[in-house]
Amino acid sequence: MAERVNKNNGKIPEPTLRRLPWYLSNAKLMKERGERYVSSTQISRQINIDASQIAKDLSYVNIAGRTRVGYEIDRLVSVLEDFLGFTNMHRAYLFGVGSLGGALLRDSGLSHFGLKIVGAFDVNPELVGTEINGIPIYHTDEFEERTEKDKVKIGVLTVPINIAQEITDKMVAGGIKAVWNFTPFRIRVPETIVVQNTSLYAHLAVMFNRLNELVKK
Ligand SMILES: NC(=O)c1ccc[n+]([C@@H]2O[C@H](COP(=O)([O-])OP(=O)(O)OC[C@H]3O[C@@H](n4cnc5c(N)ncnc54)[C@H](O)[C@@H]3O)[C@@H](O)[C@H]2O)c1
Repeated sequence: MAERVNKNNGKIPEPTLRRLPWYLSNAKLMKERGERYVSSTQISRQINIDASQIAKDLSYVNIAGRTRVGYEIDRLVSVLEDFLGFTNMHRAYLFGVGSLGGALLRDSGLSHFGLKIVGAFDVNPELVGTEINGIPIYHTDEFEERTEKDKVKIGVLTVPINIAQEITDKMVAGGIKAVWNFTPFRIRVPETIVVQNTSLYAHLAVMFNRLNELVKK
């Protein structure tokens, strides 16, 4: 029996979307090891997710596996990269070049996942006019003028919490359609704007909690 193909064109569940990059990384690793095919059972052993869940998740990307051999790795990699949007570069601006913003500008890994930060904005005179990793830093007041030329659709928000909403409003007014929000502030945006909140600390809290449970045993 071939692995399941999902005929449902509905919205892909968020947990599935979060797992797909794991399958991609795993398929790439298998490819590096010289494998040509990978089954959901093999992926399952590597990343400890149920094989039936993997097959179900992969059914959303419309790739069919072959009986016993599984998925052709080259095709799996290209289908997943395409599906996840990692093959087209999404250009982004970043606001707030502090310790976190600066680290994100230095992270060359983002471009492997389809995000290219093409410009950053700050108000600190020591930063404005400089660049990090080849990315120019402009004064926040220059945003309106720049965005008209660059037509960037994604904004990364790493400013102090007290100005998170103000900067978000500015981005949205300037044509930004998606905000990757690292501030702990629950920013408000019109319905047509995508917001992704990300917190390293939320993961830390989960880790501490699990660690405490283990230590108690
Ligand atoms: N999501 C996470 O896991 C995570 C991790 C660390 C920090 N944060 C959050 O990220 C934000 C930044 O943290 P940080 O530690 O990098 O702070 P930081 O103080 O080092 O950096 C803030 C930067 O914003 C700049 N800034 C101030 N006003 C600005 C404006 N009007 N326009 C553009 N830039 C402006 C400052 O000059 C500074 O360079 C905070 O909201 C913090 O809570 C989140």
